Amino acid sequence: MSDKRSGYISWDEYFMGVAVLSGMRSKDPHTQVGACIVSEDNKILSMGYNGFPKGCSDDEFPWAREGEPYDNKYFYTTHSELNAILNYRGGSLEGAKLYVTLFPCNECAKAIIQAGIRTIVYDDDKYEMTPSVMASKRMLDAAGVRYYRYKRTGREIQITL
Ligand SMILES: Nc1ccn([C@H]2C[C@H](O)[C@@H](COP(=O)(O)O)O2)c(=O)n1
Ligand SMILES: [Zn+2]
Repeated sequence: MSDKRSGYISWDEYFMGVAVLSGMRSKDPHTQVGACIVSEDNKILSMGYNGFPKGCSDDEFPWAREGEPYDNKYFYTTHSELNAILNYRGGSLEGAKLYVTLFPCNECAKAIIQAGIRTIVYDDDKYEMTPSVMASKRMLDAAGVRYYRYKRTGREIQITL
């Protein structure tokens, strides 16, 4: 009986890879974010990326980062984490794990907590010093939601199909 193959990717590499792939659908010219929600027994439950809601055209709504709030993207973009939660058509997300390429903001932290997600695996945390992310961590800590940074292996695959 031959021994099993070695060098296969870990669950974290697999699901973070799915999150990265999801983010490749984002039309945001500055920051593309992807998310993947997984059950406690490692089944993929949902995926999402940052973008405008259904019916809000990527070619008509603003992708600007500056200017009046009504004329920049922040009022309009649905974050990848919220999209992944809303895309889930099953029952409960209680106890699920969220893989996301960028640390959740305070608004997404509320949705994550209320959805019952218990663990967050994140890759980038470039906004860690912002009040939004500091408030996010404050709520996640209070709610007992665990989060840890994805440990890059250096052999991350470059997905070019
Ligand atoms: N955890 C996050 C943080 C941000 N987003 C989205 C919201 C915007 O579309 C974009 C951030 O834009 P930037 O301020 O970097 O130009 O990423 C998200 O989906 N999840
Ligand atoms: Zn958010």
